[in-house]
Formats: sequence, C-alpha cells, structure tokens
Amino acid sequence: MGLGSAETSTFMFDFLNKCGGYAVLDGGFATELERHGADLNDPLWSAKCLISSPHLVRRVHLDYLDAGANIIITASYQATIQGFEAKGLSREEGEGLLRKSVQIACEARDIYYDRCTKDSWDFVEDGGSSSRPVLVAASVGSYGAYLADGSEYSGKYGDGVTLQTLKDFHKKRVQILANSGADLIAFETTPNKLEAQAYAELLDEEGIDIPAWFTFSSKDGVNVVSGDSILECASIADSCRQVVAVGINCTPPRFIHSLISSIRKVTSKPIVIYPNSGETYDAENKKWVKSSGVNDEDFVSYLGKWREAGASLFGGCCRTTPNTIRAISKALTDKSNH
Ligand SMILES: C[S+](C)CC[C@H](N)C(=O)O
Ligand SMILES: N[C@@H](CCS)C(=O)O
Ligand SMILES: [Zn+2]
Repeated sequence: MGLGSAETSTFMFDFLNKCGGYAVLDGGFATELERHGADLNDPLWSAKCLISSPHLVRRVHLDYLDAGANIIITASYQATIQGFEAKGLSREEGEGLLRKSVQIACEARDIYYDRCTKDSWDFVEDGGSSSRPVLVAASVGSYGAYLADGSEYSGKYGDGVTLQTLKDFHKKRVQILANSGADLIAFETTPNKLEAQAYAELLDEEGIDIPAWFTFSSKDGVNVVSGDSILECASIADSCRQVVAVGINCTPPRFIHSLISSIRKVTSKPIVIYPNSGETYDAENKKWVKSSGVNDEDFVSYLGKWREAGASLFGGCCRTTPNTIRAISKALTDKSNH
C-alpha cells in the first residue's frame, strides 16, 4: 500500500481541490465516545473501546460524517501493541485491534456513502453532494500518550528515552497502520522534536509510502509543549517526503493563529489545525477541567483569521463535538458561496 513520490506530493492539494479548497476534519473522538457513555478511565483511554465497544467507535465516526467531516481519524490514538500486551492480549491480538480501528472507520464511511446514495434526492435538495470526499486517517498518538499520564502535554520523556527508543516503540504499529487500508497516517499531539524526528526517520527507513501529517501541541502559541521550537518541529515535517500536511492539534484556540504564522514560514505544505476547546486535562483523574473553554460560536469565530494565516484543513480535538464540526462545515460552506 502506498503512493509514488509524485502522487504523494500532490495528494493533499488534490484532495483539497476536490473539497472546494478547504477540508473539514472530525472533532474530539474520545470526547464523543464519552458522550455516548464510554468510561475511558483506563491506560488504553479511547482504545479501550476497540475491545469493549466497537459499535460505539463506528457510531462516533458516523456522527462526525453526518456533521460534515471530510476526514475521520481512527480510534488508534492510544492503541499500541505494548499497551494491549500490558492488558494480557497477545501480540497478534494487539495487531488485529490496530487493523480493526481502520476497518471500523472504513465501514462507517461505507455506511455513510450508502445512506447518501439512498437518500440522494433529499441530499441534493439539501444542498449537499452525494460524492463528498472522505478520507480515513489512522491516528498515531505519541509515546507520551501510551504512558497514559498526560505526558503528551509535557513532552518530557527524560534522558533515558532516545531517538532509537521512540523509533523502536512506534515501528511495528506504524507498519501495520500503513498497510491497513487507511488513506493516510495522522501523527497527532506530537509533543517534541525528538518524536517528530523519529516519525520522519521511520517513514523514510522503512520505505513507508502512505501519506502522513504531523501535528504538534502547544501551550503558549510559540513553542510545542516540551519547549522545542515549532519552527524546528515543522521543518522536520516539511523535509519528510511522505508528509502531506503540517499543523497543530489539541491546543487552545487562542494560540492557533500565531502557530499557523510560524509554520507558514517553514513550509508550503497544507496546514492542518484541530484545536481543543481550551480546557485543561487532569491526567490523574483522566478528566477535562472546565476552566476557560470556548463555545462553538467562539471557536468558529476564529476560522477566518486561521484561513488568512494560511491553514486549509480545520477540525476539533478534545472536548469539541459534532456540533463544533457542523459549525465549522457551515462556516466554510457559507464563506465559499460568497
Ligand atoms: C490527549 S490526552 C487527553 C489522552 C489521554 C492521556 N494519554 C491519558 O491516558 O491520560
Ligand atoms: N484523535 C484523538 C486525539 C486526542 S489528543 C481524539 O480525538 O480523541
Ligand atoms: Zn486532543
């Protein structure tokens, strides 16, 4: 599974053209699982549902497709072979669950397309198009996500964790997801430069030809969460042949504008952003603390500025919902009709 170099370099631009210039991502995946009653207080966090409630995983993908998403991100964020083994599953079972995360998202897309075809009359009258392009992005969360202690928001892994540690940790999972039928890999909530380097070297050394995006998280609008420079992190992504978009996720909306401007300085690749609600994660209790979160209207009010700064793929991360995505989708459609 994979694309040639020429196809990879135009992959995202071609997709954006098909979508009318801007694409809509899904929103908080784990958030929506919880809204449907899942208890994610577990080291596997949302990946737990791949074992206990795959029907909910499918349901959440469908919720986001119904809300207007052009890209849905799989439940594999915290799904790792190491994490599944710690639960007593075999290596083969763990690998099977990784494949299953992609399979469920592909099934949801098929169901969605089937429904659109059946309801095509209503759909066209609604102003929609039965051929809205939809991609499945296989999520790869960081080593910090696997640690399950909120380390993806500090990016401090200690001196014992080297570039090689991270490459060894991610290798098999990335190989499996690359051959799972997904359209691309979303390396998300990346907290530091070392991990970006590990992803880039893995893709290159293992000859993995599936397109990918690297998105980073930040808590100050200047650097990524570890304190590493966003310019250096985005440059690593820019130099990686398989990377078709670079951006920011799981970061408060108020920090996004300056980060887009920084990323634009070092890459001409499409910029993808999917902020969280601005609330704070309490890793000990695995709960989001309602502090200064933004509502959907405020979230969408940022969109114009983010577009002007150079971003072209928009969605939401933790604590955003299908309503956020509906609002983004509507705002982009209204804009392109003017
Ligand atoms: C993006 S964070 C909210 C994911 C959950 C975290 N890795 C944990 O297990 O607590
Ligand atoms: N795709 C993951 C990202 C967590 S930061 C989710 O939405 O749950
Ligand atoms: Zn998030």
